[in-house]
Formats: sequence, structure tokens, C-alpha cells
Amino acid sequence: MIKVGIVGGTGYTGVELLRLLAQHPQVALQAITSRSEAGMPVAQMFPNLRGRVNLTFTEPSVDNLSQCDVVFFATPNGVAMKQVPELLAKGVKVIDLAADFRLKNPVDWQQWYGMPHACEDILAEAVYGLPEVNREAIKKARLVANPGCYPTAVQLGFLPLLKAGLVDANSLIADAKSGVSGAGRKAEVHTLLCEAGDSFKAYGVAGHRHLPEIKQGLQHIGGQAVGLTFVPHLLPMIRGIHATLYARLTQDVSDLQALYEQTYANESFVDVLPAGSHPETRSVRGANVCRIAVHRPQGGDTVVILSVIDNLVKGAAGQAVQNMNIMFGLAEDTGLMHIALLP
Ligand SMILES: NC(=O)C1=CN([C@@H]2O[C@H](COP(=O)(O)OP(=O)(O)OC[C@H]3O[C@@H](n4cnc5c(N)ncnc54)[C@H](OP(=O)(O)O)[C@@H]3O)[C@@H](O)[C@H]2O)C=CC1
Ligand SMILES: CC(=O)N[C@@H](CCC(=O)OP(=O)(O)O)C(=O)O
Repeated sequence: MIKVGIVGGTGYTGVELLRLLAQHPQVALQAITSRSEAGMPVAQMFPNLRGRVNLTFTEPSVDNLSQCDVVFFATPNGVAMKQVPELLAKGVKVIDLAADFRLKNPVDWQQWYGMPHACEDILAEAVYGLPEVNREAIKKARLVANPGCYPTAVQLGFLPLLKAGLVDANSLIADAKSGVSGAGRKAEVHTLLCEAGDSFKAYGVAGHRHLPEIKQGLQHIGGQAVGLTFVPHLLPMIRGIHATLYARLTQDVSDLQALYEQTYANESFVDVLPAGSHPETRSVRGANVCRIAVHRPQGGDTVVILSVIDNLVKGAAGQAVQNMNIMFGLAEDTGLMHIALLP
């Protein structure tokens, strides 16, 4: 059994990790931390876990966490980078759900996250945990940077077009919408029901911190510089991301549908829908899957890709468990075959 610790077990991605890992056949949950709830039984805070998780929240301490084979950080940006060097030195593998190890250039990190990086040497060895792109490197990694939620939906959507070099990489557009759980569980005015409900707005148009992450990933996939306009929106729903992606074809292609189906033919967690489909966020709610539809309206030169994920699953905790499975040599879908919840 893999001994697992979670730092930040009271947040939305933390409790989603607990839900998935409590059902994982090869995992023994060892330590779940929270500074504010230390001493409280996990199932008292989250009744959905009653009878399945018998641990109590503890203060985060390296002594406790170093008993684990792998530690997931489900903490705000800037927390993991201060603790990861010590855990790695003690032989513990780490999967960080925050952004601390996603951007390869520490100057970019400082610019977008407003703090200096605490361990640049370790940043260099971190592997970006998008399995559909980096599976071989993830197998050998000690430290995986789990991708952001928007970056997962956007990169998987554009990947086949960029890999095949069929579109103008300088004029990509990603118009993305997220449910409110994407903002986390901490109390903030803009996520109150009366602020976010019955309304719809864009935000971060001038520059969202996922922009450099998405550009870095797309540049790696396509092997060339990328120009991207990324506009996130807040939707009055709890879970889900819907990304509508636009790209201009630079050459004629007879069958984009076949390109997408072939690219993802061997991927368990990317589902290319039949031609003409319009994926819904509820078709992935609670499931570790990205569903994609390919459109070429009126046969013109603009390709429109629709990509949906659950931000807490394929956009966070599910992808993190997928990465753990790869790092520990398990079948990639172990404990991850949940069907989405309808309605
Ligand atoms: N929500 C989403 O859809 C996604 C989130 N992410 C990323 O995952 C991470 C967690 O997100 P989310 O679950 O939404 O966040 P939440 O705000 O819901 O939870 C944060 C958790 O971290 C703990 N925590 C806060 N500060 C510290 C600290 N200094 N040291 C140790 N623990 C701390 C909190 O508990 P306590 O204060 O009691 O210690 C809490 O359990 C973030 O980096 C987020 O950007 C990534 C993809 C998607
Ligand atoms: C709706 C909402 O607020 N979403 C968050 C992004 C999700 C997130 O948690 O960011 P990381 O993936 O980088 O960890 C935001 O825009 O800040």
C-alpha cells in the first residue's frame, strides 16, 4: 500500500483528494493536515467520509509527513515550496496542486505570483504533471507540479492542432468559464451566493496567472512560440470548467475529427465526442475526464474546440491521483473510474 499524506485537507481540492483516495485500492491514508482544524476528526467536518476516513486533522509537521511515501500539497500558492526540499531529502515524493513548481522560469514565478521562489534548484527538476504530454518524465519524478484547472482544459483542447502544426500559433484564443469552487473554500466576498449567483462576468482580462502556464505548456507541445488571448469567466455554478477555444487553420485539413480521435485513442481520461457534439460540464462532474468536441463552423478556416472538465477532478485532485498512479507504477486508472454525476 502507498502511504499518503495531504497538506491542506480542509480545502476543496483537499476534500476531493480524500474522496478519491479513500476509494483507492492501493492507498493507506496516513496524515491529513489543517492548521485551523487540528484535533478534529476528518469525518466530523466532512460527513460524506464517515466510516471511510478515520483520521483526525493534525498540524502540518515534517516529522509526521516524512512517514509517508507521497505527500499531496493542496495549499495556497507559496506554501509547498518552503517544505518540499526537506520532504524530498527524506525520500518522500511530492505532488503539488498549487502553482509553486509549474513555471520553469523563476522570474516568471516572481512576476505572476508576487514572491521570490524559495527553491530554484528544485524547481528545475519538477515535472509538469499533464500525463497526456509528460507521462514518461512523470514515471521517474520525485516532484510533480500538478497543472492548474484552466491550463488543463485549454492545453488538452489545443494539443492535437499544435502537435500537428495545423494552426497559426500566434493567434490562439481561449474563452474559459469556471464554477465558483475554482476559487477555493476560503471566505471571500466575490464567492458569496449573492455576489456570484444569478450573474456572469469575465475577470483577469489584462492578465491572469494561468496565462504564462498555458503559454509555457502550449509552447512545449507545439515546439514554437505561442500568442494566446486567455479570458476567464466566473459562472454561477459550483463545479466545472467549459473552455471554448479558437484557432485559425494555416493549411487545409480533411478530417479534424479523425485527428482528435487518433491523438487521444490511447488516453483513458480524454474523451473525444462524436462530430457535432456540445459537451456539458455536468457530463464530467465528479469524474477524472476531459470531454472534447471539434467544430469547423461553415467549413471556414476557424476551428472551434469545446473542452470541459471538473475543475476539482481532472483540473486538480483526480489528475493528482493519476500522477501518483504513474509515479508508483500502478495502472493509470486505478481508483479513478468514477462516472460523472447526473443530473
Ligand atoms: N479549487 C480548484 O478548483 C483548484 C485549486 N487548485 C490549487 O490547489 C490549491 C488548493 O486549492 P483549494 O483546495 O481550492 O484551496 P482552499 O482555500 O479551499 O484550501 C486551502 C487549504 O490549505 C490549508 N492551508 C492554508 N494555508 C496554509 C499554510 N500556510 N500551511 C499549511 N496549510 C495551509 C487550509 O487549511 P488550514 O488553513 O486550516 O491549514 C486549507 O485546508 C491552491 O493552490 C489552488 O490554487 C488547483 C486547481 C484547481
Ligand atoms: C474561479 C476561480 O477563481 N478560479 C481560480 C483559478 C483556479 C485555481 O485554483 O488556480 P490554480 O489552478 O493556479 O491553482 C482563479 O481564477 O484564481
